[in-house]
Amino acid sequence: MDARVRVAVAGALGKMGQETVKAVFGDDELLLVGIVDPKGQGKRLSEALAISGLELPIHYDVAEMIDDCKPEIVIDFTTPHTVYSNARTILSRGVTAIIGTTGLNEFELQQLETLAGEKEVGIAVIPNFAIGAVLMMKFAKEAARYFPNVEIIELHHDQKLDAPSGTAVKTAEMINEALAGIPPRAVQETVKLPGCRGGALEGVRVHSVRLPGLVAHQEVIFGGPGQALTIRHDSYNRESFMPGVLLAVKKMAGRKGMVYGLENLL
Ligand SMILES: NC(=O)C1=CN([C@@H]2O[C@H](COP(=O)(O)OP(=O)(O)OC[C@H]3O[C@@H](n4cnc5c(N)ncnc54)[C@H](OP(=O)(O)O)[C@@H]3O)[C@@H](O)[C@H]2O)C=CC1
Ligand SMILES: O=C(O)C1=N[C@H](C(=O)O)C[C@H](O)C1
Repeated sequence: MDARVRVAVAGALGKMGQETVKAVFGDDELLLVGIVDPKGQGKRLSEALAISGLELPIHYDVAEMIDDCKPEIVIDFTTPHTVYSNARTILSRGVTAIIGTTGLNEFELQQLETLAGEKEVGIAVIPNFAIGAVLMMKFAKEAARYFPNVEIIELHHDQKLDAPSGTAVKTAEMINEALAGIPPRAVQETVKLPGCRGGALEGVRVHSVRLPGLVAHQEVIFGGPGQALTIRHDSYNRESFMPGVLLAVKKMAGRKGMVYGLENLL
């Protein structure tokens, strides 16, 4: 009997999907069994990605792929518009979901947690798989205990569909957990350009930059009297996410319930 974990990738022809297909294919403990991406419909993976030895057909949708390929785990790197419905489909069929796609709101997360409970399967929602980014968030939470004044600048490539990034949202949530409320600044601000002070996630301001040439970057800047502390993480390419993706797949195999954030699997 083959002991490898049967893994499928949704969004396989996208930027993250392609990297994930290569990483799963190259891992001895995992068996790549299913591929979904609407734009590859009718093709085989070896034609679309020029990886020899990968003769899998590309499926049009997740439901059809699960029925045909019987994965134990589906990794989703699709779009903020499709991720919720994909995640529901995966869980409803009793399959574990690893969700890398960002843009799920709080209500959707709760609904997915409930569904995973009903179906007795696992779901991991991971805003950032880069180990350095996870450490950045943990260090920021620690620093917030001493520096309650903080703002986040997240910088991404110009193809990114959602703002703020999932990483910025998670960072702000972790900072807010450490703080009992951020003290308001004792100044009456005049904002002459709407939006120039960014958006506030419970008092933590987030500024989103989108430019060609960037991949995924974030600075968390803490200010105190006479000093500043900046915690910065840079992903220079999408290989940076792959050790975290493989770790999440292996840790979630056979596990039930929801995990939100890679720090909870390390
Ligand atoms: N958690 C993490 O560490 C990381 C998360 N991300 C997130 O991952 C997501 C994907 O990013 P990225 O790879 O850059 O995006 P891409 O746009 O490059 O890839 C998304 C792919 O999904 C395809 N797709 C669209 N709808 C479906 C569907 N219903 N089923 C299957 N595939 C579908 C798209 O096809 P088409 O182009 O035809 O729409 C496209 O090929 C984003 O939300 C991003 O924020 C990114 C990096 C790291
Ligand atoms: O879209 C991206 O590229 C990324 N998305 C994730 C996010 O929204 O935080 C993770 C990483 O920043 C790259």
